[in-house]
Amino acid sequence: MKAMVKRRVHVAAAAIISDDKQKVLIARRPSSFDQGGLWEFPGGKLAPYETGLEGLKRELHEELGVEITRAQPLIRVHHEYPDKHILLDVWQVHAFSGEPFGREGQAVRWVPMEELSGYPFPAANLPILRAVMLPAEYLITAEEEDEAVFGERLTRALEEDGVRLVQLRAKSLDGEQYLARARRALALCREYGARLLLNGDPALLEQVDADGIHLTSERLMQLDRRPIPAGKWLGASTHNAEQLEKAAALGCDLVTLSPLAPTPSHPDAVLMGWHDFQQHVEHAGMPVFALGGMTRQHANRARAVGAQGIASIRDFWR
Ligand SMILES: Nc1nc2c([nH]c(=O)n2[C@@H]2O[C@H](COP(=O)(O)OP(=O)(O)OP(=O)(O)O)[C@@H](O)[C@H]2O)c(=O)[nH]1
Ligand SMILES: [Mg+2]
Repeated sequence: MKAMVKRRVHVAAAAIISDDKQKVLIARRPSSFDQGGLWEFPGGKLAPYETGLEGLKRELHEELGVEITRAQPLIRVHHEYPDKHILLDVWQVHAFSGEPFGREGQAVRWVPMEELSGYPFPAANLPILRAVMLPAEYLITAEEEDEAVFGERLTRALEEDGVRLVQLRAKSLDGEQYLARARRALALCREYGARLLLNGDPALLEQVDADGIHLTSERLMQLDRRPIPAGKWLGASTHNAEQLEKAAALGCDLVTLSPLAPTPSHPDAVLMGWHDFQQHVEHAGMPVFALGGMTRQHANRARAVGAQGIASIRDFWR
């Protein structure tokens, strides 16, 4: 049988963030449309010769009556629908003028981030929902012998840097010590509304009710199904296409991809470079954090090549 060539559709869509950064604007597709009744991020198909941002500006004007004044790439998602291949080019809109309303008769609603998963979206939207809910910075804790110093440094990062996603990485602690530190870290993260992922065995969640698990690439490759429930966040460390594919197959919610640049913790690693990084991210289908020598100064660069943001030990641990 001759393989059918699917239609390719390039769609620009917006996650419009409220001024207080707590809510995002979604719209319901009119029931007469393809995927009618489902919620979506406003946007639509690009016209020939339009860039993503040009198309997005036009669509938001047509659909909502607003003009974008500040936007940043958030995530690109390729998805195979039965009849078409779709590229969703999603932008985070931080500022706009005008008061959004459904110019095409569609319902429009500001929704608190934590309620987003209660709305039915098209199948392609899962990675977008994750990206919208995650911050652009991922703190990985340093090896730290002293519990008090650990607490001070984590508190400083939460308070002064506004970190909202933390991975507790502590290879030098044994089981009981790790659990004690995890409980302390969780209490601090809760105080600041930050999420905590434990780097270790997924069974750790039975002892500490953290927000999720971050898998080492080694642990990732040994698994054949998602080890934690859907309500928890699953992260993984990746370094190549094979590991990224595995992470996607397991339903990971986010990954780090490294190493971009040399670091004291991994001095001999073979570096990836931004070009390879971008190629990997394009088809990852998950939020990807750039890791390895990254600081917040690299954040815009990382976003420009499709990443969620940067992950770092050094930049946050002082
Ligand atoms: N805007 C938008 N489209 C999405 C999302 N998720 C998703 O799968 N899609 C799909 O992407 C395509 C977007 O097309 P659209 O109907 O919005 O296009 P449009 O605004 O240009 O209108 P048109 O129907 O007149 O061409 C649809 O097939 C839709 O199902 C999303 O979150 N936002
Ligand atoms: Mg549309």
